Amino acid sequence: MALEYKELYRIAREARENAYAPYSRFRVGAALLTRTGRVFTGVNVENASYGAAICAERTACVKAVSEGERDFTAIATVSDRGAAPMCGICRQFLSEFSTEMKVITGDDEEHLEVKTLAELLPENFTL
Ligand SMILES: O=c1ccn([C@H]2C[C@H](O)[C@@H](CO)O2)c(=O)[nH]1
Ligand SMILES: [Zn+2]
Repeated sequence: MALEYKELYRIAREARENAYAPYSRFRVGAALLTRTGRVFTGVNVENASYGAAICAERTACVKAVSEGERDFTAIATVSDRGAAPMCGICRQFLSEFSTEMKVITGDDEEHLEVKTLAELLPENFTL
């Protein structure tokens, strides 16, 4: 399993190349794994209207849901400054689909931090 996380992390790092972050210069890549074994990548996409930016994690999530996938088992993220702790909006956004999914980040693939989403966001909001 650790190997699988490393591979997911590498995919996130490669995806980071496509980040559009001219304002923050903080590029982020994400790779979201589904139970069926598909991987959806995402990057942050910023905008001249700063608040319109979307994070890499939510980009990956909306791509997956748009393609009919909602059962997520893990997500890896990495910024170009190393580990990318997921923001609160993305924690809540992803928790809609799974709180048991693993969230993987780190400065490099030999130093990955793995937590469940429930650890990162206890008591997520639900209706
Ligand atoms: O986990 C994170 C944290 C930040 N960002 C993006 C949002 C914005 O474009 C830039 C700076 O906050 O990084 C992500 O994509 N994921
Ligand atoms: Zn976010």
